[in-house]
Amino acid sequence: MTNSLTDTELDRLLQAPEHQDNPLLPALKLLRKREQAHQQRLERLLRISDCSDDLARTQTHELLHQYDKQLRRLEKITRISDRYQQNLLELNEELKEVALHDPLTGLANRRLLMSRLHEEIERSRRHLQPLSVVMLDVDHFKRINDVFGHDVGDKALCMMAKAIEQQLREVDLCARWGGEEFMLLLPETRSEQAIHTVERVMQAIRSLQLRDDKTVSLSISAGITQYHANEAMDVTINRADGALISAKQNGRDQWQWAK
Ligand SMILES: Nc1nc2c(ncn2[C@@H]2O[C@H](COP(=O)(O)OP(=O)(O)OP(=O)(O)O)[C@@H](O)[C@H]2O)c(=O)[nH]1
Repeated sequence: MTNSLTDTELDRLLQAPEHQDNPLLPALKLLRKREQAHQQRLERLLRISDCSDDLARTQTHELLHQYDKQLRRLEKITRISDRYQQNLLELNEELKEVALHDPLTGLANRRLLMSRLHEEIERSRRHLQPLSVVMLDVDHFKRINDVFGHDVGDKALCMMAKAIEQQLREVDLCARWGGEEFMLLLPETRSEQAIHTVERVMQAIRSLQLRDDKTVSLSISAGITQYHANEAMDVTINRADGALISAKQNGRDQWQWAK
């Protein structure tokens, strides 16, 4: 009966006039009071627990939201930093390209040439392979500038640079040595092969057509030599230059070979 008794029924029984003389009534009322206090405490605890559950849920939600926001911000910063790094890499490549190439013709400049010459000399020493060096100089180039203007002179230099490169192998290097001077590095190339290459280059230059009216003929003179084991770079270059001067003195549009 106690199990199924509701609180209202219990209170009604404790208040019923027919039980007021019951000697156990005061004890029962005390017990009922304690039970009610107990119940109230329990309900309060449950309410507090519910509140802290709600609070925890709200805080978790807020934290997740903040975390998401930070993550998105981080992704954005990473994307910007990646793009920035990529730009720097590209800029670096462009700077390298500019620092090592001639802006007019796009050929290797003197700095790149000297570095390649150094490498090729080392390779030639190690593998006992011949290395040919050729100095080229356009004939009477001043006249082209004087008669047709500097722009036409520039165009001629670009056309010649392209024509020379077309006659070379992938491993060869053509650099702009100075104004209208070019230098060729021909690795693993004996003198006879170098002479053959230079003759092809000279023919290609003669075939160029600078103007439609064909009033300009282009030609080039060349000094050819080979690197001698253990000599300094300058000695090889000066020998090629000496051969070039001879070619000019002998009437131009020709090559000279220096032993
Ligand atoms: N258009 C143009 N001309 C240049 C450039 N660099 C050098 N020159 C010109 O090249 C000419 C070289 O003249 P010179 O050294 O007298 O030689 P050259 O007229 O070719 O005569 P030879 O070499 O003796 O056959 C000069 O007029 C320079 O101004 C350039 O980048 N563009």
